[in-house]
Amino acid sequence: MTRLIIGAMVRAIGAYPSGWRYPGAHRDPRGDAAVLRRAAEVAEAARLDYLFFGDWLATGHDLEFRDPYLVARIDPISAITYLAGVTQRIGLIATANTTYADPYSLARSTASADLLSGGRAGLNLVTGAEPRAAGNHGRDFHVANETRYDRAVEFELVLRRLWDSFDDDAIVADAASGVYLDPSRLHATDFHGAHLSVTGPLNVARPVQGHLPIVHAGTSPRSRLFAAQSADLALVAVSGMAQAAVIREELRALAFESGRDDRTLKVIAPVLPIVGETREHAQSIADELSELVQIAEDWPDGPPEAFPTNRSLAQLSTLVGVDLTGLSPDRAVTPSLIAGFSAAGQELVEIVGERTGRRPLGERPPTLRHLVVAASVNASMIVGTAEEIAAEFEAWGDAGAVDGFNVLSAVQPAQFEAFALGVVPELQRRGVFPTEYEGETLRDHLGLERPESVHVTPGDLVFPSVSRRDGVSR
Ligand SMILES: Cc1cc2nc3c(=O)[nH]c(=O)nc-3n(C[C@H](O)[C@H](O)[C@H](O)COP(=O)(O)O)c2cc1C
Repeated sequence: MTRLIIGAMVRAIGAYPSGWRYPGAHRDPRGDAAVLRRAAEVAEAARLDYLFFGDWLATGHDLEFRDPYLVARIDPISAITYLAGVTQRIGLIATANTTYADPYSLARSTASADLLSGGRAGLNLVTGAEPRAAGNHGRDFHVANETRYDRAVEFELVLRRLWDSFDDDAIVADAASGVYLDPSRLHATDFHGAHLSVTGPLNVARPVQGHLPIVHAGTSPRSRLFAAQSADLALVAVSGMAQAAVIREELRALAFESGRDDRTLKVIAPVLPIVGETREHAQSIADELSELVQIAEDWPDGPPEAFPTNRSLAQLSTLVGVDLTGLSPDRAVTPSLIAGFSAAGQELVEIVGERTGRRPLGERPPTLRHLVVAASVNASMIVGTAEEIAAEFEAWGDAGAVDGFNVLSAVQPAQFEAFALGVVPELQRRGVFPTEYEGETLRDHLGLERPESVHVTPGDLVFPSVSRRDGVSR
């Protein structure tokens, strides 16, 4: 039996494109503080391992038609620092972009978050896929994948050196002798690479966890290598259990080849459950959410040129191999219409059937809109009761496909709470998820050791010896 790692990927206005439109949903980011706090309290009461906050370094009107949660949201380090003060046990993971972040500032804010939370902070390092981030950070263009990862590799090394600036016992704080700091235990960073140059040391004490657990989320071959060599958790995008198993195997093999214990790399899949009291109830929620998604045909004059969208009948036509442009999105998908569909098109009709209960031969056939939406929502969705969703999680774990899940919630707070209060107890009943927090830190929750300082050899003193007023030479 596998002990799963379960975290929640928090998107305050919901992770489904139309989640914010669902009745009762949170939709105004000016109220995010209360929503995040409530989510943290509910998640902690359910004993989730961590809350996870993604990031995106630009905004624009187009994002409304792609991923509305990206339009306006709280900076992730601010979010975890805020939540550190209103929670006691749950881990708190923030995303940062190594292409644009400044390593000294990031080491400082994350070490601070770890100290403020008593060792519950984690850091998701991404290299970013949004070209507009360049203009927001004084760069001429978004550099290529290889260069981004070359910098990410340096970034991770620098972060660890900065976090290790102070040995654990560097601050002596001996009131009797007046000695505050043992300078032999404060280390220069002195990193000078092709992309980064940092003198150090960091002006924050060593994090409670030594190094914050590092997550990496990405898809490219370089991303896989980076995760295998540098991350504790690899967050992967998968279409289902079989693909997850292949990717986990590949990542663990790469980790082993890199000379590390491959069991220390945990592979986590994002998943979007739709939880209902019955299967039909869950399908009706998924159905309503599908109907609320805006697609290109909903614009009176078509989508603005500048807004590339994969939510259109044109895109669907390419996928299914039949020209559907010009038809109404609300046109029923009948057996005669799908007769000429490609295998991928037929599969899409099946997926819509599983998610929404709508079948071409049923009383309520799906519409073209349902197909457009299913083709464009790339999260792995599981629609069903708490028992069904927990059984699916357990099956993924038992098959060795994942070490755990990052759970997305379509609607805040309703679906988030349906998961925490319904699915989590069911996972606990099945024995695949603990009922109590045992350790104190996020590393404890993830089963990760606390690392030694990278400064294994003494002698790289930062400051020259000074004679103290009390005559003690150090
Ligand atoms: C599950 C998952 C979550 C991700 N979350 C973020 C995020 O919050 N912010 C971000 O800038 N990029 C995020 N990414 C994007 C990756 O960092 C990456 O930049 C993108 O996938 C481009 O591919 P590559 O970096 O693998 O080459 C995520 C990727 C995956 C697979």
